[in-house]
Amino acid sequence: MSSGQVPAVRAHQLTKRYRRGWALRGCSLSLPQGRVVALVGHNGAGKSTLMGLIAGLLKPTEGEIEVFGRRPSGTGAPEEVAYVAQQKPLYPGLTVSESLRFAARMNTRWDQAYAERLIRAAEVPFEAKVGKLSGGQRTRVALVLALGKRPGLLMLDEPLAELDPLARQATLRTLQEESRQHGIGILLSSHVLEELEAVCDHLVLLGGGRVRLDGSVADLVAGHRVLRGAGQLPVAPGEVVDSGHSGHEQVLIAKRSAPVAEPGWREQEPRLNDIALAYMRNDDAEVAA
Ligand SMILES: Nc1ncnc2c1ncn2[C@@H]1O[C@H](COP(=O)(O)OP(=O)(O)OP(=O)(O)O)[C@@H](O)[C@H]1O
Repeated sequence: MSSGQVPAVRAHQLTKRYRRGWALRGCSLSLPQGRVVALVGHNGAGKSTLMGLIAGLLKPTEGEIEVFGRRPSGTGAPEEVAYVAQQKPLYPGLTVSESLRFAARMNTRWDQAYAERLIRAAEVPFEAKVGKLSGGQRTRVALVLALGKRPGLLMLDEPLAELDPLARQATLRTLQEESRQHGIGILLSSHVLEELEAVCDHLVLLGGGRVRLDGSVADLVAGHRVLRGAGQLPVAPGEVVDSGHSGHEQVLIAKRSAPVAEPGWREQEPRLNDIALAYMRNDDAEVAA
């Protein structure tokens, strides 16, 4: 983020309580503009709730949230935010063409030529009724309707779930190019972090309604180590995020950037997925900034 630029999203002690209990408790985070952000966490961790709060569809119970420096109104998404919820908001009785025309009437920032280009690239027929499309095709139409708004922040809740492997790759490539070329921020929730690793440059991990990790991928990778070996621990116990075994070796994920000196231990740069899984397995581990 360039200095002086407000974050796309800034949350301070954000809390959301539903009747049955807490969904988010005291979440503070800052998402820079123009980044591709992976939002991960186990089922019920609060990902959809966070997106709903950012979109202004939910009101916080306590705490503050700002989107591009302003509080969401609580009555709908700010114009620069596009949100594709898990249940894709489409009208089944409209054709794809009609859906695009409807979106054009509803959005002052709408880019019809761009939306048509994306529909053609997705090979979805313009005259087909949305209700008759396959789940994957509906996902692609929902994505086009969101991208066509030319948003500053695009939020996608589990966008890849119904896509085949080629469509997943094509979609992620489109999102990455869109972010690079037009500087839009993208917040993607997913349970398949391996797929996001290649495209995301920031990670937010929720666990137990709290922010467990919030940082750039480069910083998170540089700040953790995978350590394999046996005998005396090569790091302080407080640095160990996760510990397991592979054969006779111990395998640690440690919060540490300096190399270890202990003989008998090998170290390796972690994959983003290794870090995320380590924190998800240890929900009470110290939160890394
Ligand atoms: N409308 C609602 N009313 C009551 N409780 C809700 C509501 N929406 C979510 N919750 C609860 O809030 C918690 C967080 O749910 P949320 O859907 O935000 O999690 P999530 O991380 O998106 O989960 P998933 O990965 O399964 O989609 C869960 O315990 C859920 O049961």
